[in-house]
Amino acid sequence: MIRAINVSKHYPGGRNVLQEIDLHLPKGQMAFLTGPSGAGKSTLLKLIARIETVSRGTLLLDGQDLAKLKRRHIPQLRRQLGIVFQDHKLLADRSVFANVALTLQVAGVRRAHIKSRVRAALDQVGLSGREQDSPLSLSGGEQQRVGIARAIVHSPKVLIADEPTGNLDPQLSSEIMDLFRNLNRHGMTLLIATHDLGQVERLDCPVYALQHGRLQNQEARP
Ligand SMILES: Nc1ncnc2c1ncn2[C@@H]1O[C@H](COP(=O)(O)OP(=O)(O)OP(=O)(O)O)[C@@H](O)[C@H]1O
Repeated sequence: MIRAINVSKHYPGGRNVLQEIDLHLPKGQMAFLTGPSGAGKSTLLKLIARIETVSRGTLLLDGQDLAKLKRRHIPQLRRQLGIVFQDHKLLADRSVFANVALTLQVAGVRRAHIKSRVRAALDQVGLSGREQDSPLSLSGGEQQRVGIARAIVHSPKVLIADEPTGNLDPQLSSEIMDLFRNLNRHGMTLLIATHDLGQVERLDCPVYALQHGRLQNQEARP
């Protein structure tokens, strides 16, 4: 589902942030991306989301070469992809419902379908009945759940998450990771960048470890 072949990335005027990355995340798998701060985790996720483009090598998402993707086809790509950020990026002046609905509105989904799909997504993350609340009235863990509902409401094939538990205590982190595990059991492919080695140990998924822009284990463990 995600395939990187000899992928390198340098930002304009900068050094190589990612070097000769080979990675294969098959459909239906959940894997972690670990590594110290600055190792290149966010950059790799940004390449997969086509927020950034590869400098060398080939990056395929569901067989599609992301470097060859025309700008006008990027929205189509993003419909296959859910993205979860550490800092939620929720709109504070809109309700929980409106935040989650936004993904579908942008994708041009008809109004009649939006309500049921937003409700289903909020139900999946355990936030039924909170539709009209303001994100500001939610705890950090609940806000992250809204971020996840927003990322899955359009039923993406692949979910990428950048430090999704970065600000959460161990109990909430476990709840969020269990939520990801559950999505994975229902067929979603997930790549999760995290510093949280306790969760990595607990969940026993394959791990891609980055160090100074290089993968330490081109074959992920286990
Ligand atoms: N837009 C950019 N322009 C230039 N350099 C950048 C840019 N974005 C990231 N970098 C550099 O690339 C390197 C990798 O950054 P990246 O954010 O991918 O690391 P990370 O592993 O996600 O770190 P963290 O765990 O702290 O989020 C860092 O040295 C960073 O300064």
